[in-house]
Amino acid sequence: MQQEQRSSSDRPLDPGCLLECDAERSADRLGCAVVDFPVAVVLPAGGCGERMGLPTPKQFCTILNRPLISYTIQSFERLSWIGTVVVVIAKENHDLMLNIVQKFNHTKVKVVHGGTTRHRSIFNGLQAFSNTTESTLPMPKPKVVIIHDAVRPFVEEDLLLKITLAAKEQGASGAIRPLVSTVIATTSEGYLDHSLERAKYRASEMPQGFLYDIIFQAYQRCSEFDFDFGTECLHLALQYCGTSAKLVEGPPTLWKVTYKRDLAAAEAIIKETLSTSACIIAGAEAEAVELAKTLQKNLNMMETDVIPCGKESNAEYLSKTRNFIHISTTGSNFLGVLDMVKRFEDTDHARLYPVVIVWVQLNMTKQSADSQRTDELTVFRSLASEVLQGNVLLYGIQIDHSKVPEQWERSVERLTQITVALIRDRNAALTGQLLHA
Ligand SMILES: Nc1ccn([C@@H]2O[C@H](COP(=O)(O)OP(=O)(O)OP(=O)(O)O)[C@@H](O)[C@H]2O)c(=O)n1
Ligand SMILES: O=C(CO)[C@H](O)[C@H](O)COP(=O)(O)O
Repeated sequence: MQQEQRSSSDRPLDPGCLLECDAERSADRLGCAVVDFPVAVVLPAGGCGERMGLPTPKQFCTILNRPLISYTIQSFERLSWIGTVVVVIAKENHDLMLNIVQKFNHTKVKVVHGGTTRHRSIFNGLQAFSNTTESTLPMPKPKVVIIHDAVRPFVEEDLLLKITLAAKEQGASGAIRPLVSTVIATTSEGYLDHSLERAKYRASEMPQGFLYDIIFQAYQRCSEFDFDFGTECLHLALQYCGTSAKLVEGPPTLWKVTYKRDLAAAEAIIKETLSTSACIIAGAEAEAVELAKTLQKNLNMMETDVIPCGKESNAEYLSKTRNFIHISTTGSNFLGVLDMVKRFEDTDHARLYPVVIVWVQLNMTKQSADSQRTDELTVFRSLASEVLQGNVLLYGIQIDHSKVPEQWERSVERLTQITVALIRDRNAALTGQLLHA
């Protein structure tokens, strides 16, 4: 997927939904201050993903061990000013969806069954706010409802705020993007009829926001043809309620996962976002501290902190990053790493995103005997496979200390490259390997 060139200062938080950082928490506080009315979300997820061509509907395809739909849900759920998130799914996926809600601890989700088309699914979702069944009470009707395709996982809070506030003021609002291709009309024989002036048109994307009463009424009034062939909620609000939507330009990451290549693009975006920072933990030995500082200098494309061993369990560092580089000179002593893994289990830190730990073993003496290295590898592998169950990716890199400056520099350069590759790729198949820099 193409990324726009931007300077770091105006770079959007895309995909901002991924990591809850300090900036996001303050944006959320801002959201709470300005959104003083009830807001709910409907996520249509009842399609079968025909264009994806996979047996599993695309919303349930996994990226880094987590279904796509869970990323989308989390984009909304993390915002305190957003209430219920209604997820509309096909009846046969009910249990699958409940398992996802439970496994990823989605606390605001209400599951509703969909219809044969997207519009029918959305209307079912909206009706959940007014329907009473024998077993459930109706949910309180929101002032504004945001409608968002479940297969658009990256939604930033600032856009959601703009859409929500514009919907409250105007009755309807929607995200748009510039067209990447010109739209043309064809004749029935397959020839060019005419083309549209591209600069005048925009691609309609999601999220879209509505005063609940307006979109509900629009669906009540629309035709069977609209239900079966319509693709635009904003159009229904205009045609059936006379409400003209305020349009808001969104970032490129709003695109809809539609084809197989889009899954790869979504995975690349998530991995890129997870790789922007790291915490380097150095043992007490001077050589370990020196190596940590050199590594920090080399990893200039990431935001890094160097901290002494023992501090890595601090909530401050845990919440900042999903990447830890643990440097020790003490042979097969995994104590620091074990302590960190324990902390991840206690804090649920790795539930949503895999955490990477690169254990760097700095060899100060000549190579140990073959039998000792085999023992080390066995222990390391079994620890790595154990922690993998908890979504922690544990890799090892050995580096021999050298007093020859050029040799040492080359080794540290290799260490840097391997570390970056492991963090960026987050490849589960390479966990438990003791690589050599
Ligand atoms: N009967 C339907 C059809 C679609 N959707 C949802 O609407 C969103 C956007 O639709 P689209 O990308 O077209 O999804 P699919 O219909 O699944 O894909 P395809 O058209 O390739 O079959 C998706 O989250 C999809 O699950 C829905 O809730 N109910
Ligand atoms: O982007 C849209 C905004 O209204 C589409 O209408 C919506 O995503 C529908 O998807 P599809 O055409 O795949 O059913």
